[in-house]
Amino acid sequence: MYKILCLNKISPTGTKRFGESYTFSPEMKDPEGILVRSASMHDMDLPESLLAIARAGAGTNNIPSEDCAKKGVAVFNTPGANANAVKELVLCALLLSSRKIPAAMDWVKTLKGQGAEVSKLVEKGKGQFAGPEIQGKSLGVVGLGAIGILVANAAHSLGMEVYGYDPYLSVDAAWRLSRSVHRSMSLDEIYQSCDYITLHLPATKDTKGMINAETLGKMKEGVRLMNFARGELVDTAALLSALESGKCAAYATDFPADEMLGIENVIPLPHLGASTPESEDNCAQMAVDQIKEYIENGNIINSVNLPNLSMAREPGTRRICVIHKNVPGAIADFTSVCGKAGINIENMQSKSRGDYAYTVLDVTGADIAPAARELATLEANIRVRVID
Ligand SMILES: NC(=O)c1ccc[n+]([C@@H]2O[C@H](COP(=O)([O-])OP(=O)(O)OC[C@H]3O[C@@H](n4cnc5c(N)ncnc54)[C@H](O)[C@@H]3O)[C@@H](O)[C@H]2O)c1
Ligand SMILES: O=C(O)[C@H](O)COP(=O)(O)O
Repeated sequence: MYKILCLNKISPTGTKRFGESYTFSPEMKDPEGILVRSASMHDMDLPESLLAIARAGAGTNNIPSEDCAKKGVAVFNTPGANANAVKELVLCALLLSSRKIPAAMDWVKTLKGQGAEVSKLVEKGKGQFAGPEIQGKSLGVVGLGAIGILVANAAHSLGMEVYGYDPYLSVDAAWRLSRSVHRSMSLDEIYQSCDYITLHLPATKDTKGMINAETLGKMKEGVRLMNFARGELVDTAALLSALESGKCAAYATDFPADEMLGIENVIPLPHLGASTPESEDNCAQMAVDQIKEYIENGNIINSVNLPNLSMAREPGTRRICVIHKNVPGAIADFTSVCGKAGINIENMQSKSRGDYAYTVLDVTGADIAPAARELATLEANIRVRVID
């Protein structure tokens, strides 16, 4: 029986795919797998038993992925599975930030009890909430991945002039992007030319604090900012001062800092981007399928810390999976150990990613346990696993 620790509530549409060979629970000793959404794992002791962590969602900054790779623990996410949910909320935020809708709603509720006067008071007071249309305005989309592309395409179809910036734009992403979206070659171009800016990139050491006094200074007067990516991207003090001076007309975010709450022109949401039944189901299904595929067959799909590698099982073979350092001679060592032990390699694949590599060997022949033990002693090898 495989044991899965669930650190967050995961949609049953996903967990029911585990079947009878798995048990899962929020409390689990010595799990082979962990399912997680946004719970922080940085201070957690990872058990020796752990083979894989699956993030039911996109951002993995709550997981110590590099440390996991060093320990031979695969980390997966579910690319694109919640992108439509976030796109819809960002479109909502564009309109909320433009037309002063939250403030207008709060104000109109204060008229409760004024009876027949309400309609007159509404007409008299509405002028304070006038705000621009988005049609014909420019939108800068920073990060053209699963979400950024959907937002860019949808905003274009709503009549916005869309500029996108992503220095690592993949060929696949470029195909999915509307040809009407202008490609900006620098962030400064976005900052200087856009009425609205929306962030759709991960929080990393390079992107933390990218919205700061200097970059806000480059933006247009009255810019409206959307941050549905991560709070760490924005320097709170600099943003508050831009809101106070009017440089920034509105800030809509899924990741409000304490200091932002109650500030006029901040539209704070409680990290709702992926909270739709559709996206929770999608993410859970992908996460469960990927962790099962790794536990049962050693195939790596959508990993963020190890190379992706999928190899069909060769009938009548046993599988040796090795996570190892990406160094010369590693594969020669595997073939030599197998050869000496009388093990025949029927099929094999190896892939590398940065400092790490992953090799899968489907083998027949002598008892493979002693060879697997010998492989585990080799300096380059981080984790060796035999799957029957
Ligand atoms: N609010 C929510 O509930 C919610 C939901 C999903 C994702 N997110 C956040 O949104 C982020 C994006 O999600 P996604 O699914 O589109 O991920 P993704 O991996 O598909 O796209 C991220 C894109 O950012 C680009 N990028 C990386 N560094 C960049 C940089 N310095 N400048 C410009 N672009 C850069 C990448 O090339 C990639 O195309 C996630 O990392 C996560 O933090 C939030
Ligand atoms: O990165 C993500 O996928 C989002 O931030 C969603 O997080 P959640 O699964 O905790 O809602």
